[in-house]
Amino acid sequence: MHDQVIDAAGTSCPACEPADPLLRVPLPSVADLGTVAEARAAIDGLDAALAVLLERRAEVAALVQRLKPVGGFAGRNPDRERAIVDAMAERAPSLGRDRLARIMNAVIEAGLDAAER
Ligand SMILES: O=C(O)C(=O)C[C@]1(C(=O)O)C=C[C@@H](O)C=C1
Repeated sequence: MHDQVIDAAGTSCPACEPADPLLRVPLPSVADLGTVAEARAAIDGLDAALAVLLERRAEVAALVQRLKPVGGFAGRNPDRERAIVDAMAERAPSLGRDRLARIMNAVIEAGLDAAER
């Protein structure tokens, strides 16, 4: 297991202060995983981080819905969604653009749905 700093190059976050909490995730090295139990433990750690990221993403996406002239499902923006998938595809080459598009469609729709409740 080793830590890897993810450099969100090309993104900027004016609302992120140096003192803000950082999500630090031990990124498992697949070569170091030899058993199902070890691999499942690694998946559990990654899923825990994913859940935190998905929760915060949904909160920020809900804010966007309140700020946009037309929010919610009615205000979906395919160009923006394509740009999101394109940027992510560069970081996840083994998943590829089409799979990522399906994943992000589900993430975005879940966020819009949660924002309406
Ligand atoms: O960026 C926006 O306009 C949003 O509403 C946020 C968001 C997202 O969850 O990333 C949600 C719906 C849009 O279709 C595009 C992106």
